[in-house]
Amino acid sequence: MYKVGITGGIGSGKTTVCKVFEVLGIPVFYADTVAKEIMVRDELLIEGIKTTFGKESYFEDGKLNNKHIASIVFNNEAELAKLNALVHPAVFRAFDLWEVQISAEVPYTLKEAALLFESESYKMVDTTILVTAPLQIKLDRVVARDGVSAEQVKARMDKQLSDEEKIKMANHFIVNDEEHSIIEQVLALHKVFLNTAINLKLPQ
Ligand SMILES: CC(C)(COP(=O)(O)OP(=O)(O)OC[C@H]1O[C@@H](n2cnc3c(N)ncnc32)[C@H](O)[C@@H]1O)[C@@H](O)C(=O)NCCC(=O)NCCS
Ligand SMILES: Nc1ncnc2c1ncn2[C@@H]1O[C@H](COP(=O)(O)OP(=O)(O)OP(=O)(O)O)[C@@H](O)[C@H]1O
Repeated sequence: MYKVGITGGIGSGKTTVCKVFEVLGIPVFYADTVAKEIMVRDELLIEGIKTTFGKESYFEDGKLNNKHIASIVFNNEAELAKLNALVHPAVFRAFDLWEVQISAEVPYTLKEAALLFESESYKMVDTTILVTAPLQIKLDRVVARDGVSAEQVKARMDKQLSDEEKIKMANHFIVNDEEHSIIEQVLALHKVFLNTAINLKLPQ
């Protein structure tokens, strides 16, 4: 199966872009969402998180205390590295399991991951898309969506590769600002991926 990775900085709109691909029938693996699911389901991982970040990492009902963990890891590089080392291998395994159950009729799949390049999971896909947007638009979107401060959003941005660095690594680009239409850009890329996937299936 032809695999496309899609990433973008916080608030760039990668999830919004993925919803358009889903409308076209393309299955999307949302790494951030799966990470959250695994973090409340995988007993070994839960123990590891409690040992590393304290029992208060979970509420009594078993829900993840996102704010507690975020307050530790987004203020300390070493602590973030510990969280990533605990969570990312489990997400990679989940992606492999997800990919094998996709029907052979599907032309290609998408893997949406905030840290596609940082976590090196781009090595698990065939090509990549980077979604970009101007800094102020990204800040405004996340502040409005999550009710957090611009400083909190900036603290997360600082923990991700810059767009300049990601532009060097990505194969395809979607600009999600106020002037460009996401739908047109998605349709153009969809055509490219369909052609590539068809060519890969043809006898050589
Ligand atoms: C720290 C946690 C609990 C904070 O939860 P919260 O609900 O506030 O944020 P959420 O998960 O929705 O992430 C929102 C955005 O934050 C950024 N972000 C999340 N995790 C990370 C990370 N490890 N490094 C840098 N940025 C990150 C991304 O842009 C992401 O899209 C959560 O983000 C988490 O468990 N992160 C570790 C898992 C992970 O690395 N996920 C991202 C890729 S799989
Ligand atoms: N083109 C757009 N026009 C208006 N609002 C948008 C646009 N693109 C995204 N948004 C809004 O901006 C917010 C952030 O978008 P989205 O959640 O898709 O970003 P993301 O890159 O997945 O963010 P994160 O890294 O935090 O998961 C959402 O509330 C979304 O509805």
